Amino acid sequence: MTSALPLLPVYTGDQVRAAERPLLESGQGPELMRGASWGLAAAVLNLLRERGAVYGARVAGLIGSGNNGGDGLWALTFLRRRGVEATAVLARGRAHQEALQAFLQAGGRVVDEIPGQADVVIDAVLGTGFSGEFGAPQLPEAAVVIACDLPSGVDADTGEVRGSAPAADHTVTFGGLKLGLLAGDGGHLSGRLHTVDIGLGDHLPTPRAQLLSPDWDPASSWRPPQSTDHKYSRGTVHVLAGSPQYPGAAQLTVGAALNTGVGMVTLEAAEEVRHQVLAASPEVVGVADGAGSEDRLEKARAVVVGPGLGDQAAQLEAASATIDEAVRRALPCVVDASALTLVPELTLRTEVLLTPHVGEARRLAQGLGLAEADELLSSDPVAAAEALAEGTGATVLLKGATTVIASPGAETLLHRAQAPGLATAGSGDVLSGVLGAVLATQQDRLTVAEGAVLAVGLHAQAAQRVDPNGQGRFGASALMAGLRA
Ligand SMILES: NC(=O)C1=CN([C@@H]2O[C@H](COP(=O)(O)OP(=O)(O)OC[C@H]3O[C@@H](n4cnc5c(N)ncnc54)[C@H](OP(=O)(O)O)[C@@H]3O)[C@@H](O)[C@H]2O)[C@@H](O)CC1
Ligand SMILES: Nc1ncnc2c1ncn2[C@@H]1O[C@H](COP(=O)(O)OP(=O)(O)O)[C@@H](O)[C@H]1O
Repeated sequence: MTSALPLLPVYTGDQVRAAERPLLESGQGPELMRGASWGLAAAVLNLLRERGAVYGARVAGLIGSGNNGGDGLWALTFLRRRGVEATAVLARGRAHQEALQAFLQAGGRVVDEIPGQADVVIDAVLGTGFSGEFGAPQLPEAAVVIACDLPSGVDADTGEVRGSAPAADHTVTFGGLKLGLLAGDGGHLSGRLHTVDIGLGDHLPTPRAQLLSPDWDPASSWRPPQSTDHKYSRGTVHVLAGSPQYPGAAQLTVGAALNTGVGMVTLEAAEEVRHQVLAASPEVVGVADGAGSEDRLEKARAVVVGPGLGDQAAQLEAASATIDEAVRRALPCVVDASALTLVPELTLRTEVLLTPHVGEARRLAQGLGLAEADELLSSDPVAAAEALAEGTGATVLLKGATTVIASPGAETLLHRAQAPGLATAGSGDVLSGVLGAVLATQQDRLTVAEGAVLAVGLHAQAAQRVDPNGQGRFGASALMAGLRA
């Protein structure tokens, strides 16, 4: 099925290397390297133009002994021909022969250390051929760091850093986006991503995952209400959230659902929680918790269970009954926070969306006896989310700076938020509300996983709206309010 969302293919390093192989075998290696290194040089030129003059700018390269270093040296050669002062440190004392020769002929200089006054440093020690461990050198603080293909020390397949890796402000990657630039620590170190097409075309296989395009406005995909709509046709979200200990979580979840845009929100919670929430949001329809009546989901198009529920047995029992009922009705059902502890006892299906952060995912894996998923959470979060999805039969949304959405038998979807201010208490409760609203109103045209990635995009967009300079000076209430365009 073609998705209604703009998704970019993401490959492992091995997939890109395999796609290059037939071209290398037919003698096109130099063309590939020229395409890659020219793309890298063009990105550096753009950056230098933004900062001032190209002529006389100082660009230094940290150069490895393989083709990644060759790309770096050719890029420095092109830059040198534009009047850039180009220097190179040979990390292993040797380098790609032709590239080194061209660099020296163009007037580039090999030096022992990256000059302290460098404007730009190109990290071209290691790319997809990385093995073993890497020790990242100290780079001048004022320099803009541009990684060639991927930051050295990052595993292109998983994002795992073995040893240490220099943080890049930008990464210029070749042939296709690599998973290691998005997942795990690689996602924190790769900076802004630029992909250079080096003509791998049909040689590229089915991608390992799909990334929601960072250049796209998620609000543009929101289907607004029509004049023919009434409140039930727009979609009702049933929320079971909050407890006397955490009433605020219920408020954040229902407020986020309302601000995202739904026909109705019903809240199943303890009486005092309902009173507090209704005082702030009188449009919410309260339902006594643990009512046990099967018709409370009669009008629901999506269900959200868990935010702020706490660990009281009665509330967890009500949560379990609601999830069971949602599963029976094949309703999309978001399961968050302490409701995740119920999962080992439940029979789930792909319409159920489990939304753990890494700590909750770890506990979930342990509770299910999925030792491999538990282990993968440290080294390969994408594979970990996929193992949890396979192990539960549910769709899994693993939260983080890069969110991973894995669903049994479907493509894994990724979203990378450039909004670290989202790391604030209650922001997950807000996400649950957005998820509920999107799944209730957009389900005719999006799968649960696609709806989930759209919701994550809207959540991150709200953060950017309330905090455009990324200062992190906002709480979850402001985020909830920021959902309204
Ligand atoms: N293939 C192509 O046609 C195209 C590839 N392209 C580019 O090539 C890159 C892949 O190049 P690659 O295969 O040469 O591997 P690469 O990342 O340079 O690393 C291997 C080198 O590093 C060394 N080394 C290894 N581990 C190390 C460590 N821990 N610490 C230190 N050194 C270590 C290892 O040395 P050795 O251990 O073998 O002595 C070897 O020399 C790819 O990312 C892209 O940039 C583009 O030009 C497009 C066309
Ligand atoms: N460093 C980060 N960058 C971007 N988004 C983040 C970061 N850390 C957390 N988030 C997002 O913030 C939300 C936090 O959710 P969660 O941990 O459940 O919070 P809480 O339980 O306090 O409500 C998730 O959507 C997560 O993806």
